[in-house]
Amino acid sequence: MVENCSDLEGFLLFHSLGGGTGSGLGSLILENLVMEYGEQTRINFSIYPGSKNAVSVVEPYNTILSMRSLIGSSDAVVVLDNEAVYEICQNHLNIRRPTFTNLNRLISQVISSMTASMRFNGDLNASLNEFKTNLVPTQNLHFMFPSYAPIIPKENNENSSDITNEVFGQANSIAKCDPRQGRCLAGTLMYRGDIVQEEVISSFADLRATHTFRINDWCPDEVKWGINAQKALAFSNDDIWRVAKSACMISNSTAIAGVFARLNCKFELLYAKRAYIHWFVVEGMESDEFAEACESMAQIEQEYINAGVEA
Ligand SMILES: Nc1nc2c(ncn2[C@@H]2O[C@H](COP(=O)(O)OP(=O)(O)OP(=O)(O)O)[C@@H](O)[C@H]2O)c(=O)[nH]1
Repeated sequence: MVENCSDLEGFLLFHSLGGGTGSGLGSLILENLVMEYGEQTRINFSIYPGSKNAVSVVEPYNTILSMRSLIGSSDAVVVLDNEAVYEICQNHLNIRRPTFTNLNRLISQVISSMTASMRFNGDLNASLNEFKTNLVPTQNLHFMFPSYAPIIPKENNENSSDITNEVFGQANSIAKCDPRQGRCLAGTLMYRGDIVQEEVISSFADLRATHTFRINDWCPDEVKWGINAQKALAFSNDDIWRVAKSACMISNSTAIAGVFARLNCKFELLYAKRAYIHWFVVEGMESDEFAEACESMAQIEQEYINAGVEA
């Protein structure tokens, strides 16, 4: 397939981190892509494990081990956090016990919004390269924090919504952390559908005036926004109401350190007892690899914390 491309731009990789295949094979594929096609952009859509739908006790190990290759080999990782998506399904969409199908429907809206500008004519992030260049200020800080609005349950279609305000709030975050606690290093806000440009400009000005989000101090205009006329689709059996306008924010926010702290904590609880390590060693892993993965994870968490400190 790659050989048949006339102008290959890059690769989008979809995987979860909690299981063996998504984390192990996913990392292997990513590392092989670096060797074979190092020049091309690699963007990962990675599902981070949540506590409510964990399928294995070793999910914290699988996640931290694969983070090492995501840090070293991916150009940008979109963090899709099952912990956050599960809560959104419960709290916004009134689904008492969300299934993977419910989670995936919401996640697919985020991915679809993100790739809309590559699939339909629009004015922002028309290529993977632009996406990477705009959002990644320094090499390691390439973990993207998505949020989406509106998230209106199907049975409540009268609900009106200020999508610009919502997309900056914690309740609509697809990663379990509070964007207002962090600093936005770079961001892309992608609107879809029937959007009035003047409304966006005035909502944005309000947000800035009320300091709803904090931007970095070296490039304060770093949130780019664009409109794509193609509105988001929803299927007849979808959980979200089909809307005329929506917004998806992909930000490189230092708040993501909160997700890493949660994962680190789970890893360390198991690793302190060296619990379940023998299952990995039997498969050929060295026990040193755990310590190294733990170290690079702590390092990336700290890098994000440092980036959030005011100059
Ligand atoms: N959002 C979402 N998460 C999923 C889905 N399926 C699995 N997960 C999560 O992904 C992680 C790994 O799930 P697995 O299905 O075991 O992953 P795998 O990569 O196939 O790994 P092995 O089964 O160990 O080979 C867990 O944290 C699950 O909760 C899905 O359809 N949607």
